Amino acid sequence: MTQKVAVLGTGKIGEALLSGMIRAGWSPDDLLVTARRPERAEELRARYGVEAVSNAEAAKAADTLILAAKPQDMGALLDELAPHVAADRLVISAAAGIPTAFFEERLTEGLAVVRVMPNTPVLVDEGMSVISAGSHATEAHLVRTEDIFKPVGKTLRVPEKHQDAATALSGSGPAYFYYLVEAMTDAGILLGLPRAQAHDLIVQSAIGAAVMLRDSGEHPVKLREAVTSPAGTTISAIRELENHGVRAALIAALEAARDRSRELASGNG
Ligand SMILES: NC(=O)C1=CN([C@@H]2O[C@H](COP(=O)(O)OP(=O)(O)OC[C@H]3O[C@@H](n4cnc5c(N)ncnc54)[C@H](O)[C@@H]3O)[C@@H](O)[C@H]2O)C=CC1
Ligand SMILES: O=C(O)[C@@H]1CCC=N1
Repeated sequence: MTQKVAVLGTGKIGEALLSGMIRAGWSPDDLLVTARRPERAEELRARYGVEAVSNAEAAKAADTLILAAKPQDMGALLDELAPHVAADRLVISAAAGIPTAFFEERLTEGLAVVRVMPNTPVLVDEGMSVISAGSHATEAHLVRTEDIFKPVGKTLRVPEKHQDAATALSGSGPAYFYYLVEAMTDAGILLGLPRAQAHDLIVQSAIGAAVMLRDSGEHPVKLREAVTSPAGTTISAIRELENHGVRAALIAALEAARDRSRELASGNG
C-alpha cells in the first residue's frame, strides 16, 4: 500500500521538501500539506497539485507527518495534533533545537519520532539532511525517513546529541556561504568591476571550489596551497583574513548557532 506523507507547516523548508519529493517521483495524490493562511494553502495547491487540509485531517490521513513549523510554534501545533496521531504513525521533525522527547511526551505513547536537520539546497537536490532516531524509532522508520530525504541530497545519521552541532554546520551552513558571496561581490565592486560580473566571478569560483572539495578527495589545506603562489596575490589576501580573525569569527559564529539551537529546545526560545 502506498504511504501518504503530510507536510505540516509548509513554509520555506516545508515547500523545499515538498518540491523535492515531487521531483523524486512522489505522486501529489500521496502528499498532503497544511498551512496557516488559506492563501498559502491555495498557492501550494496550485503550484504542486497537492491537497491542503487541516492539521487534524493530515494527522488522521497520513502515515508520515513531517513537522516543519518554527520551533516556537511547535508546542501549539502539537496541542492541535495530539488527539489525532495514532501510535502507528511516523513523525519527522525538521525543527531546529527541539529534541525528539518533546514530541514523544506530547503525542501518543510509544510513537516513532525522527529528528531531521535538512538545509535549503534540497531545492536543487544538493541538500544535507542529518537524521537521528527518537527512542521508539526503528531501523524501518529511519529507512522511511531516508527514502524521503535521500532523493534531495545527502543524508547522515548521527546520535541526537550531535543535532545542535549539525544545525550550526549544515542547517545554517548555506547562509554563511551566501554571506561570503555577498561580501566578496562588494569587494569586486570596490575593485571596479560591475556588480553582475563580480557576482558571476565569485559564484563560479564557489561552485568550482565546492566541486573540487567534494570530488578531489584532497584536504582543503592542500587545495588552498595549490592556489597560493609564493609571494603571490592569494597569500596577501590570506594574511588579511588572518589579521581580521576570520577563522576565529567563524568558530565563534558556529558556536553561537549551536547555542541558539540548544536554547530553542523548549519550543518557546
Ligand atoms: N529555513 C531553513 O533553512 C531551515 C529550517 N529548518 C526548520 O524548519 C522549520 C521551518 O523553518 P522555515 O521554513 O524557515 O520557516 P517558515 O516560517 O518559512 O515556515 C514555517 C511555516 O509553518 C507555518 N505554521 C506555523 N504554525 C502552523 C500551524 N499550527 N499549522 C499550520 N502551519 C503552521 C507558518 O505559517 C509557516 O508557513 C523550523 O523549525 C526551522 O528550524 C530546518 C532546516 C533548515
Ligand atoms: O535559522 C534557523 O533557525 C533555521 C534552522 C537551520 C537553518 N535555518
